[in-house]
Amino acid sequence: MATQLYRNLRNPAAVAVRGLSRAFGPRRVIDNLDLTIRPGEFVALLGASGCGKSTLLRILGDLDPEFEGEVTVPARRAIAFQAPRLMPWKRVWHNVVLGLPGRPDRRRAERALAEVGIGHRADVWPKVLSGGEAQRAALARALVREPDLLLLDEPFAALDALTRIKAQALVAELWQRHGCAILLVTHDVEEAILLADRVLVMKEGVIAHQERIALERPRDVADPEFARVRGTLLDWLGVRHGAAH
Ligand SMILES: Nc1ncnc2c1ncn2[C@@H]1O[C@H](COP(=O)(O)OP(=O)(O)OP(=O)(O)O)[C@@H](O)[C@H]1O
Repeated sequence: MATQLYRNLRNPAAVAVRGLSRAFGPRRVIDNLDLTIRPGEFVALLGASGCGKSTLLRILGDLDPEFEGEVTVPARRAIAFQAPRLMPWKRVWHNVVLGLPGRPDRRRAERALAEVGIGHRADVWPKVLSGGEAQRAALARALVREPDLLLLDEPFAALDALTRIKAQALVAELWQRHGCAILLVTHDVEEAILLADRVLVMKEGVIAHQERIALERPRDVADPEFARVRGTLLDWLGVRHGAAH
């Protein structure tokens, strides 16, 4: 019989998933999937649209209890989505600490906002923020929880190219400073190779392929090894040229 288990362990893995399945009606979107992520590891998850990446992330974020299998995640985890999902009736600083126990801690929010480069936006309403700033606020809201596991669901997808590059650099920096494990869902193969220790390709409900990225950081897209890994991943995604959209 299938088991549903959330255990909150710090070690030895940040994430341990065994025999995970999730169906919507007759369709098994996740089908007996196994996955381990080490503490502090940066993992990127690629896969065709609709293959179940967000479904997996939602289960790991405790947002979907309707699964079968065994899921072990750290007690402290945070999730950020493509849309920043800020509450329009709370000022930016208040959004950052919303849901934390105790009185809203403005100083704590300001520290987190300063860390993502928008300390000066603490007092404005969310609607005033640019897309890049709103996404930074969402990152601050995740980081203020001091997560051992940060789940990122296409956080840069709606950003213009330049803002996106800056946001990627910020995430790389925050990851190095905080040392949390990250699972990043992205459609962008280059983004995955630039940022991650390991890139997974999800297909037919399982992790069909993985590449360990041995390149030193910061990474160079012109490096022949980068090109080789990109080619292999595009093959797994069924895309030989261009982006994996
Ligand atoms: N609550 C739900 N009810 C019914 N079907 C769902 C539900 N959530 C997801 N699905 C279906 O499960 C499949 C996987 O969805 P999911 O959002 O996980 O894919 P994805 O890989 O994240 O896609 P994308 O890259 O386009 O965001 C899709 O076919 C989707 O329609």
